[in-house]
Amino acid sequence: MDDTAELDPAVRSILAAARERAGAGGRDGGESGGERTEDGEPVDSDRVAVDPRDLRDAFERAEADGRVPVIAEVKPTSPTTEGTREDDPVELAESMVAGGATALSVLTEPEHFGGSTETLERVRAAVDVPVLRKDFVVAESQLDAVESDVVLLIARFVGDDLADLLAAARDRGFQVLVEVHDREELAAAVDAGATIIGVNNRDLARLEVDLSTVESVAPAVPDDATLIAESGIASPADVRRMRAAGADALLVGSAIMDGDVEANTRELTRAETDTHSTDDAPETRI
Ligand SMILES: O=C(O)c1ccccc1NCC(=O)[C@H](O)[C@H](O)COP(=O)(O)O
Repeated sequence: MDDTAELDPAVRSILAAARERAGAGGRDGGESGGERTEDGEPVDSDRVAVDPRDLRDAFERAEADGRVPVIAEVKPTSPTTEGTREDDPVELAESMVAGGATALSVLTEPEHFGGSTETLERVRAAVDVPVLRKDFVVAESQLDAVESDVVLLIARFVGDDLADLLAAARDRGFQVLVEVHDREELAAAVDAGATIIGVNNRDLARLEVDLSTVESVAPAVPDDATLIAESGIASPADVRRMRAAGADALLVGSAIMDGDVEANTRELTRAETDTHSTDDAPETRI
């Protein structure tokens, strides 16, 4: 898509970097990308083939266990976060799982989020829950950068390529989370065949967060799709609000990364069972 002029400068920069990585073979850090055909496509040996951990099954197990299905995000930094969390990502990931996280999201975007494909590999090897690769995939070649259980496609950024990228990702065995921000993008996602749909409360044009985004888009999500509410969820009250709007699961980064990761995760995953849980945002607790 070429609507980058409307975007926040940080997001423009993220997209430019993603396109550059895709042009360099889709490998993290702009490596050569391995052996390629004359047309520049990766040879078959470079194509990943994933045997994924099932995301929906994991959500069902969490529900049966009395936990709100939460995808906890290993997010060392971001354009809207101050500073960088330097802890070992594997330790953070293990703390999230200990706190009840149903799945993990791992940033692999290196320049703006402090992520890497190596981090994802290490985290996925250390846990037994499904792991989402969180990156800005705009070209098929990027899908071969690393194995994960789920990959993200952002409807706004892939535009007319959505159906092809969705098929290319599924061909490799990935489950695909298609992210939308409004009903128009949702219609495009459904037309393209998306079955796991994330509604991002963060407007990627201006980086503002508004939880009413999920409330306004969720009623149009097909009943048989899995709906994930993303971004800006900071307290048990926010969790309950997103669940009341119809979210099957939640994707939470900043509020979990800020402070005691295990305790923060536990508070959100127990938001529907812990009647005594505070409704304060985790960062306001002592
Ligand atoms: O989080 C950012 O600052 C950001 C900036 C530019 C583009 C995307 C960004 N975030 C992507 C995400 O979707 C979030 O990391 C994810 O939904 C978790 O959000 P949160 O719980 O608000 O950290």
